Amino acid sequence: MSAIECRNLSKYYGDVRGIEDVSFAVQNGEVFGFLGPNGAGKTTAIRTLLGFLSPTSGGATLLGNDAADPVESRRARERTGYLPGDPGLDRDRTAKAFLDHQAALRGASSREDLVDRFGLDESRRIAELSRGNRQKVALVAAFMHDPDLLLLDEPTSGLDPLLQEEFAALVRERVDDGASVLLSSHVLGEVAALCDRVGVLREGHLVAVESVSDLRSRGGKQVRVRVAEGVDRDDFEVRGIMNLRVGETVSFTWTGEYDDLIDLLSGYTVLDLDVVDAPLEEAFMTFYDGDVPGPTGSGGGESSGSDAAGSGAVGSGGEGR
Ligand SMILES: Nc1ncnc2c1ncn2[C@@H]1O[C@H](COP(=O)(O)OP(=O)(O)OP(=O)(O)O)[C@@H](O)[C@H]1O
Repeated sequence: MSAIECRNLSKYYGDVRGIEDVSFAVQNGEVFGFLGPNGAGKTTAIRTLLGFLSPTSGGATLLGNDAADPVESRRARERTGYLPGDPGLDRDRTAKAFLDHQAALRGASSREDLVDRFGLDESRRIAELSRGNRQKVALVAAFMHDPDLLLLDEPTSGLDPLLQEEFAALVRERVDDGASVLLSSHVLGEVAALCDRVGVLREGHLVAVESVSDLRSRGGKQVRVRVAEGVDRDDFEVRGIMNLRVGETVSFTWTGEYDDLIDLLSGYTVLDLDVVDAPLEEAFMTFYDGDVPGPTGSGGGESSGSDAAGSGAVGSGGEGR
């Protein structure tokens, strides 16, 4: 049994499409990332899976429970940690009062450890907390009952880099202990660092599901080479080479086999050679070029995420909401 199974799930808000015909599964012990720009449908998908929104069509199970059945959905939620994208915490309560309430509902075996780990001052009123500190409260609430499944909507939004690292370590520990995770992000680096597979959402459609390692290998290698002789550009205008720049050094993205690259360079005296993984953004951007692909694609949509290559974020939203 998968931790999450989602079959042809659609959710419309009246005439407005939230998600359409989304199918995927999250395996037990897997970290699956939803990646997409603002408005792609990440939050809609997560809230529909949790039973907070009723699907327009299709269905889903969480830990074997039908998401559209109120009793089964509640049963699934007891074993699930949910971090909302925009935690609607009661601003007049202290963090302690909020966490006490959550603890009474679902338990809190790891609360003390998490409060220490994230350096949370529970005595403060939520209204007085900074955005990052509010996010810490929501994180403690999502993880403190040691859930089997975690649904995390933009979990590191508002956290500083050190706490982002702490969060990543926590996710890995929980997965080692057998938990499964679905997280959403529009920050590619976060998804690449944490997830086994990534589902790319665009305009409500799941346009691709790929393992992060496949995505990396599809991105090719970035090659920089310095040779003794003058370079004939034509030598490098060959299949497998993209983004060719010829100057004092020759640099390009190589998507072919290593042996062919070695053949290509064998006509020169190589003085210096540097081969590294191409940035993941390059492979990723192929999902955002052109129309929405696939049988359910609406086509003709605007191309989102045009700044992703530069910022590591998808779409114009940057790192926050
Ligand atoms: N309550 C709502 N009523 C009407 N339309 C909605 C509602 N919530 C979301 N939508 C629409 O559904 C689509 C998907 O939105 P959703 O919030 O799921 O995207 P998202 O990927 O989570 O975006 P973000 O990264 O900005 O949080 C958008 O077009 C949005 O305007």
